[in-house]
Amino acid sequence: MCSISLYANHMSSAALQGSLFDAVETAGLGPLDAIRRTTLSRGAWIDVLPGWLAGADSLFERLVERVPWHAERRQMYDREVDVPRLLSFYGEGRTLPDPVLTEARAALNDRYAAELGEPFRTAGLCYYRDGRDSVAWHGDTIGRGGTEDTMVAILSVGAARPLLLRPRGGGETIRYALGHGDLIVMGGSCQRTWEHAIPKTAKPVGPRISIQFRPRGVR
Ligand SMILES: O=C(O)CCC(=O)C(=O)O
Ligand SMILES: [Fe+2]
Repeated sequence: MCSISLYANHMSSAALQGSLFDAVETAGLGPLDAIRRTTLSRGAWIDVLPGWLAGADSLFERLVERVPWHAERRQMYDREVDVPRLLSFYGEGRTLPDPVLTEARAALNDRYAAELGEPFRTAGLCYYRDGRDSVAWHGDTIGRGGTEDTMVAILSVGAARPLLLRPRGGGETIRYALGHGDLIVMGGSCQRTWEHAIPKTAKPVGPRISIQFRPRGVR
């Protein structure tokens, strides 16, 4: 993004359009071979691939426009509170809001379906508008994730926000700053023996969207 606006000072509009065209053309998913696995305690693991999707900031812009975002409320003791992020869920069989997400899911299935024993089918999208948006400590324990090993693959676009992970019941917290096309796959027992969170921050941060691919029934 920055390099394009720098160029703009020195280029004709035709040349600029050309470079923008190139930037769009070269956007896309890289190979998954470079993904690296970190083994956590208690049978949990994470696979991380920074910059899996090139041109992720343009996907961010498209998702902001195209996705039917909605705010949710939830019961917290005796009052209803806002869920601090916007959400959209694409259930099984629903066309994803961008073809690159369909490609991403297919690539993840090529790599993981055998190990996972089933394909990733759904996509949950979260939109963190600023540092006040967050997700509290939790595991995705609805469905298979609560009782057996599963996987949740998360592609992040827009500004990086730290995803924290810690063992349930206490232990050292690990942290990955995820944005701009980064991929993390939480696997093994990660959903039931560890928890994850995107904490609030008072620092000025740009908006981030995460796309979580999950197998049937897992939430
Ligand atoms: O935004 C993220 O990276 C995490 C979202 C998450 O944990 C969830 O929706 O279950
Ligand atoms: Fe989660």
